[in-house]
Amino acid sequence: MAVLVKNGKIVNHDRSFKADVLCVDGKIVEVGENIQAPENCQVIDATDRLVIPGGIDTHTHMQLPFMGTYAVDDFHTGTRAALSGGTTMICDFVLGGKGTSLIDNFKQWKSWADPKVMCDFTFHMGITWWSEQIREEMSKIASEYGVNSFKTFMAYKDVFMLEDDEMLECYRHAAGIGALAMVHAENGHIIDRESKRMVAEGVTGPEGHEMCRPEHVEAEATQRACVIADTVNCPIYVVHVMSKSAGKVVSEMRRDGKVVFGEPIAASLGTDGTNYWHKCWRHAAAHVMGPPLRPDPSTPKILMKQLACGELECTGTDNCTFNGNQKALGKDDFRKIPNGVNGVEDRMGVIWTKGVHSGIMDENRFVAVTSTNAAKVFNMYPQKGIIQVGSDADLVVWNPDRSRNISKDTHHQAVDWNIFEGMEIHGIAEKVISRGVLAYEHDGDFFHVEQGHGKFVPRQPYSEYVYSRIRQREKFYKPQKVEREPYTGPVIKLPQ
Ligand SMILES: NC(=O)NCCC(=O)O
Ligand SMILES: [Zn+2]
Repeated sequence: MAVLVKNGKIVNHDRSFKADVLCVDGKIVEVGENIQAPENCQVIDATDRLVIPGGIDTHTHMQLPFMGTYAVDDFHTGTRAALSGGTTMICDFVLGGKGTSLIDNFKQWKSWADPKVMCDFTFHMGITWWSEQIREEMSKIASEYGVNSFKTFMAYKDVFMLEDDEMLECYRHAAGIGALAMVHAENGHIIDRESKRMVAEGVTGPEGHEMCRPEHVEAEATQRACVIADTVNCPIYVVHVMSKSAGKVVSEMRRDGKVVFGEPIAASLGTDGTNYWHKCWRHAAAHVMGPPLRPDPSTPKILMKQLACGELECTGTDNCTFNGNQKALGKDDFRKIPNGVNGVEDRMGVIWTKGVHSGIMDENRFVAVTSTNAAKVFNMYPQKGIIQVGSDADLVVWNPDRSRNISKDTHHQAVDWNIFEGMEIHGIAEKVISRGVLAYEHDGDFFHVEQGHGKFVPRQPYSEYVYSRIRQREKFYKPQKVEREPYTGPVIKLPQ
C-alpha cells in the first residue's frame, strides 16, 4: 500500500522545502510538488506541519539483564514508546558478561528483539573482556552479522570494565576491520574505591552515587579513551556525555583533529543531578545512572549548545529503565541501585523543546542531531536519516505548534517513573510512518503496527563519514625510522 504525505515542509539536515512525499513498499519513491496519489493510496495531510526523517535513538538497553535484574522496558514496550515520540529506529546494545561469546550474545539479543520490535533496530556490541576469541569474533560480527560498532567500558569494575591495554588492543583491531569504537568513559578504579569510602562514611543514599564519581572522573576517562583510540588511529564515539567537563574534552579533541564523536542523551539535555539530593528516596533513586546526571544546573544548556554548534554529534537516551521495586534493591546502599533512566519516548520532544523552541538550534540541526548524523556515523546513510528518493520511508509529521505534558501516568513506557515528569513539551509527533506504513497517530493514540513490524538493519564497516579522515591520517601513524650511523662509543655495564 502506498502512502502520500501532502503539503508538508520537508526538513532535512541541510535544507527545508515544501513538497509531497510518496512512499511505496517501504521506500520513498518520489519527493516533489503536487504528486498525484496512485490507487489504494493513503493520503496524509501535512499542511502547516514539518515532515522530518524518523528519529534514530543511538543508545538503548531494552530488557537488559543488569545488576541482578532486567530493564523493565523490553523490545516491545520500548519500541512502541519510541514510535509514539517520533523515533523510528533504535540502536540497542548487545551486552554479555565476561567470558561470553559475541556471536552467542548477538543471537540471544536478536531472538529477543525480532518478535517484539515495532520499529527498526540495529545493534552495537559490548566488549566486556578481551581475548583472541573476542578479536576473532569482532571480525566475524563486522563482516557477517552487520554490526560495525563496539562499546568498551572503563567503569563497572569486575563486570564490564576493560583495562587501558585491553582497550588499546580492542581499538587497534576495531580500526583494522573498519569499525567504530564506543566508550563508556568513567574511571572505574576511582569509582570502586570512592564508592566504598562513601558507604563506610555513612553516605548510603543516591547522592553518594554522584559524589563518588564527580564530573572530572568522567572527563579524565573521556580524555584517556580518546588518547588510546588516537594512538591506534581508531575513530571513537563517546556514549552518554553527561557533564560539561566531558563535553569540553570531546570538543578539544575534535579541535585537535582527532576523530571523536560525542553523544549527549535526553537525560543530560533535559534534567540534572540536583535530583540526587531530593528528600524522597524514590525520586532520587529514579535518576541513578552512570555516568550520573550532574548537579551543576547549567549542564543541559551547555551540552545543547555544543550539539547546536557541532561539538557534539548525535543524541541517544541510554534508555535502561527499572521500576521502583527494582531500584529499591539499593535502598540501604546506593551501589546496588540498578543504573538507568528513561528517554526513548521523550528524546525528540525534549530536544525540540530545549533546543529548537528555546532558540539554541534550528530545525535542520534538530534533524541532524536526532537522525542524520547517527545514520552517517553508523553507516546507514542515505538508507536512513534523510527524506529523498530511495531512502527508507521513515517519516514523522511534526507539529511544532502543539504541546503536551510528560507524565508517567500517560507515557507508553512500561516503567513506573519518568525523569521528565511535568515537563511541558513543545513539538508533537502527530503521525509516524515506519518503513512506509502509518505506524502511529498521536490523536486517538493509535498504533497501527504489531509487534514484529520492525526489522534488523545490518550495517557495513568503513562508514565513509568516519573513515575518510582515518584513511587520510594513516600516513602519520607509520613509525618513521631515522637512518643514522650506529653508535660506537663506550657503554656502561649494569650490575647483574
Ligand atoms: N547507563 C546506565 O546507567 N545504564 C546502562 C548501562 C550503561 O550504559 O552504562
Ligand atoms: Zn554506559
